[in-house]
Amino acid sequence: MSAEIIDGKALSASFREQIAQEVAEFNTASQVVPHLTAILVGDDPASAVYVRNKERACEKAGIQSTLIRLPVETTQAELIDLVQRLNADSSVHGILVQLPLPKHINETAILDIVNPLKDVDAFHPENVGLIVQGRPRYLPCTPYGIQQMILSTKMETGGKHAVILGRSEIVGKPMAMLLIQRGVGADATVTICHSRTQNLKEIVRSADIIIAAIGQPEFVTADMVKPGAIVIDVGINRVDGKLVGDVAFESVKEVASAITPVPGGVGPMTIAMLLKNTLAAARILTGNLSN
Ligand SMILES: NC(=O)C1=CN([C@@H]2O[C@H](COP(=O)(O)OP(=O)(O)OC[C@H]3O[C@@H](n4cnc5c(N)ncnc54)[C@H](OP(=O)(O)O)[C@@H]3O)[C@@H](O)[C@H]2O)C=CC1
Ligand SMILES: Nc1nc(=O)c2c([nH]1)NC[C@@H]1CN(c3ccc(C(=O)N[C@@H](CCC(=O)O)C(=O)O)cc3)C=[N+]21
Repeated sequence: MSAEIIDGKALSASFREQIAQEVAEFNTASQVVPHLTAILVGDDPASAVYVRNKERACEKAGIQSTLIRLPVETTQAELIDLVQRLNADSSVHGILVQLPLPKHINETAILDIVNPLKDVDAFHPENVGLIVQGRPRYLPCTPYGIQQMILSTKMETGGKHAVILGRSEIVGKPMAMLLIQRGVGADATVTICHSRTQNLKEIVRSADIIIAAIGQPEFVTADMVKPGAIVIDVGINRVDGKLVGDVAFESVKEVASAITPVPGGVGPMTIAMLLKNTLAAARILTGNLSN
């Protein structure tokens, strides 16, 4: 039997519709338009896809979006100066620094100076700490979107074995944190695999939920998937001009009970959660918490 295809595009659209309504209500009550500013240094291909799609999504949801494109030669000092200006600009509620940054810039040095209240990616150590302690201010967009996709399958996550491939600060690590929290869509037993993991295939084969975020095209194959598992594909790889994920979709969908496609899966959900966080930031920064 073929797996349920989790339609990230449709799920994202329904979230965005709800967010647009909340943005309109917030605007009526406060006269404030939520405003997201993204900074893109250089031309990372996955970031290019992201900025294009999120600009459109912001516009449709009534959120103002500004993209600051900087050349790859931008210095760390210039970037620090820009972030400080955005921190001080009360018309900006969300600041998103596109990753990866060019090699000559220390990512941590930049992410650490973003005002934590404007940190809609939830990368600042204060926000990461709040997540780890189970009292998040903002939830990290990609893991948050993935949790919503898993919830949409109605599969019980409590007590299930979730195996995450990849230990990045943006996906792997925060995903593990969300899945081990107490509560709905969580309470899982989590294993994180990375490039030093031994017996990776065996570990993945024991998973009820597989989350692939390694950036290796079609790495997860059908022989690594337990029949009935849920498979979430985070990978955005460009192969011969086409987007492919980290999962061999065609064969894995014959074994899994539910699977996310690429494109049309996790990517659109990341954007919906970013909009949600931008509205939350505007509420927090303007003190309009009730609308
Ligand atoms: N759809 C979306 O919304 C998003 C998609 N992405 C995509 O997800 C993918 C992962 O990105 P990101 O989370 O930033 O991770 P990174 O690219 O920063 O890191 C990759 C991780 O995968 C591990 N890894 C790489 N190769 C292997 C392997 N063969 N076996 C086991 N582990 C391996 C690495 O291990 P080690 O630490 O040991 O090096 C590392 O932890 C990319 O394709 C990216 O474009 C990312 C963010 C959002
Ligand atoms: N600070 C930061 N935060 C991020 O969340 C972040 C980042 N940097 N750097 C790059 C990665 C990658 N990422 C994507 C999000 C959505 C799509 C997306 O919309 N994908 C569509 C693509 C459709 C298409 O246009 O072909 C889809 O999968 O259907 C892709 C990639 C976020 N990232």
